[in-house]
Amino acid sequence: MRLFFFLLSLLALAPAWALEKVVLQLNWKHQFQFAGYYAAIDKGYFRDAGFEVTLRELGQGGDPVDSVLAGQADFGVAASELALHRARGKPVVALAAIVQHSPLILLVNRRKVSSVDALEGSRIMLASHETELFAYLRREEVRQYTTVPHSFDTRDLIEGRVDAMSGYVTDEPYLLRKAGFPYLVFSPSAVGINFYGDTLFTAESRIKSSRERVDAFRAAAVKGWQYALAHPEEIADLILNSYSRRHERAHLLYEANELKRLMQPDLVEIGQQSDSRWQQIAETYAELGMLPQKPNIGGLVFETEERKLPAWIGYALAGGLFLILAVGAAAFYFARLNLRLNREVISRRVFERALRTSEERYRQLAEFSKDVIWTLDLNSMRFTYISPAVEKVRGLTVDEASRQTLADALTPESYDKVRVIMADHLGRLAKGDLTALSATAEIEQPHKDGHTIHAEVVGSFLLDAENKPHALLGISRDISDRHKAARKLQEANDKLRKQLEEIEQLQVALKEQAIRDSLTGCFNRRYLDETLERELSRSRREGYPLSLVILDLDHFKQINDTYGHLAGDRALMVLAETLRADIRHEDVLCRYGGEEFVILMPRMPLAKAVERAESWRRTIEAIRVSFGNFELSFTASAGVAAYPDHGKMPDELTHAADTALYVAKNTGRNRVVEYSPEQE
Ligand SMILES: Nc1nc2c(ncn2[C@@H]2O[C@H](COP(=O)(O)OP(=O)(O)OP(=O)(O)O)[C@@H](O)[C@H]2O)c(=O)[nH]1
Repeated sequence: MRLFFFLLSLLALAPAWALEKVVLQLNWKHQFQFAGYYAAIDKGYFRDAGFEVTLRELGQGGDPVDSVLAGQADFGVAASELALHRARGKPVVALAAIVQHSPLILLVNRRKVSSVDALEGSRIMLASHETELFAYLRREEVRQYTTVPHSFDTRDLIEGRVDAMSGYVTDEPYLLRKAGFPYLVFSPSAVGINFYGDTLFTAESRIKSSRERVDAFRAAAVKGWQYALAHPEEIADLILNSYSRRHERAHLLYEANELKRLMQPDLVEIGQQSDSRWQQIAETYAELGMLPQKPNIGGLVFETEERKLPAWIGYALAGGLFLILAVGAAAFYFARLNLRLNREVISRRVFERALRTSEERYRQLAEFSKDVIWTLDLNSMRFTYISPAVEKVRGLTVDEASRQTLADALTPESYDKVRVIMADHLGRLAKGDLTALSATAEIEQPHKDGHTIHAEVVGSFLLDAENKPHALLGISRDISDRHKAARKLQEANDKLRKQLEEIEQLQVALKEQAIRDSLTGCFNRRYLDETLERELSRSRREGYPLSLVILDLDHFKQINDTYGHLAGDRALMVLAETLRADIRHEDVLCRYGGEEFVILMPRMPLAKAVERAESWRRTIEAIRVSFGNFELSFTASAGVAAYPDHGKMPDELTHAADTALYVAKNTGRNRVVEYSPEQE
C-alpha cells in the first residue's frame, strides 16, 4: 500500500520533473522592462512550454552576453550590441527583438547644455554596452569626453557631478520630472541611429542542440509580452508583490506606457526582427569605425519555425526560376531605379541633417537670447512659442506667458496700438505691399510683480504657401532702462529750461530795475541820457524834430512838510500815472530828479509840444489826491525846448528846457514856458 502511494506521488511529480530549468539573464534590475517574462512565468506560458525559468537581475549574474556564452545562463536580454558581438565572432543568436526602437537616450541639464555639440569636453556617465550612444556621440562629432562609470543614480546629474548621463526614455525622465529637474533628452534617432532595444537571445550551441525547445521558449516569452502589454496594471502589481518594490506603481505604469510606444505592438508583431535591419545596425557600427567595413553578422537572426520555408515552397521556387529569369531584365531596371532612389535618400539625409543643425542653431539662438523671441498664430491669436528670456523680462515662466492672450501680454493702450498697427500691415499685405511684412513699435507690458516694462518690438509676418500671413514672428527687447534714462533726461531738460526762463525773467527784471524809478515806475535819468542821445541822432539822420519838456511840481516841499513824506510820494505817483496815461506810445517819460519829470517826444515839433505841456499843466491843476482825511492838490511848471531850434546836442537841449522851466518858476509857477535864447 505504501509503495502504491509512493508511486502515485511520483506520478504527480512527473510533470515537474519534465520541466527544463533555465536561467534568463536580464540586463537590468526588475522593473516593467521585463514585464513579458514575469507574465510568461505567472500565466504559466513557460511551464506549458516545458520550462522552469529563473530570472536573474543584472548584478546577480554578469553581463548577459558573457553569461550566456559561458553557459552560466541559458537565455539573455541584450540590445543592439548583439550585432557587434556577432560580427566580432561571438556566437550569439537574436531570438526576438522585443523593443522595436531603442529606449536609450542621453539626459542633460537643460539650463547648462542645449545641444549635443556642447558635450565636447564634458563628463558623461555611460555604460560600456551602450554602444549606440557612443555611435551617436561620434556621429554628432563629439570626440573629446570623459566616460564616467554608471552609478544609475539620477542624483549624479541633478547635483552636477556629471554633465550628461545615459538612461532609458522609459525610466529616468520619470524620476527627473518628479525631482523637478530641468532635463533635456538627446536621442540617437535624431541622427538616424535606429537600433533595436531589448532583444531576447541565446547561444548558437543551444539552437544546434535543440532548435524546437528554443522556438518554444521564444513563443512563450512573446505570449508573455502580449499579455503584459494588454494588462499593465496587473503586471505592475505582480512586479511589486513578487519581484521588486524599487519603483513605485506610478513609475512602473509610466514605464509601461513608454515601452508600449517603443514596441509598437499594433504595427509590428512582438519579437519581429529582420536581417536587413540588423545588417543596418552592424553597418552603423562599421561606419563609426567600431567594426570593419561590410561586417558579417550571418547567423545572428534566429530562424523561427514560422520563418523557415516548408519543403514544397522549394519546388515551387525551382519552378519559378524560369519566371525569375524572365523578369530579370525588369529587375535590372528596378535595381537601377533603386540605386537612384538610394542616392536620393542619402542626399535627403544629408539635407535633413543640415536642416537639423541649422534648426538647432536657431533654437539655441532663441533659447539663449536676452531678447524675448516669440511666434503668434494669426488665426487663434495665441502664442505658439515664447523663448525663456520672458522669465527675466516679465517675471513669467514660459508656460505662464504662453497661456496669455495678446491682450493679457500688453497694457490696454499698447494692445490698442498693436491692433491698429497689425490691421494696417495686414491690410497692406493683402494689397500685395511687401514693405508691410515687418513692423516695429514701442510697447508697454505688465510684469508679473505689477510694474510696467517698456519693450521695443520688431515683428515679421510669416507667409504660407499661398503667400498669406499665418503667423507673426517677433523679437521684443526690454528698453525699460533706456526709457527710464530718457525720462530722467527729459525731466532734467525741463527743469533746466524752467530755470533758464526764470533767469531770463530775472535778467529782464534787473534790466528794468536798472532803467526805472522804483517809486513811480517811470524811466530814470540814466535811461533818458541814453535815449536822448539815440533819438537825437535818429532825428538828425531822418530829419524830423524832437521836443523835450521838463515838468516840475510847484512848492512840493510844502506838501511834504504839511502832509508828510508819504503824502508827497503819493502825489508823485498820481502825477506819473496821469502823465503816462496821456503821452504817446513813442514818448519817453522819465523822473529826472525828486519832483522833476522829463517827457521826450520824438517827431514832435515845438509848437505842438508846448500845446501838449499846457494840456498836462491843466490836467495836473485839476488833480485831487485823497490822503487820509485830506485832499491834496498841486500845480506844475514846465519848460519846453526842441531840436533843432534850441540845440543839437543832448546837453544843449536839456539846458534849454531847464532854462525855460526856470523862467516858468520865476514868473509865477503853474505855467508852461517855451525856450528862447533871451532867457539865458
Ligand atoms: N515825498 C517826497 N519828496 C521828495 C522826493 N524827492 C524830493 N522830494 C522833496 O521835494 C522837495 C523839493 O523842494 P524844492 O527843491 O525846494 O522845491 P519846491 O518846494 O517844489 O519849490 P519849487 O520847485 O521852487 O516850486 C524837497 O522837500 C524834497 O525833499 C520824493 O521822492 N518823495
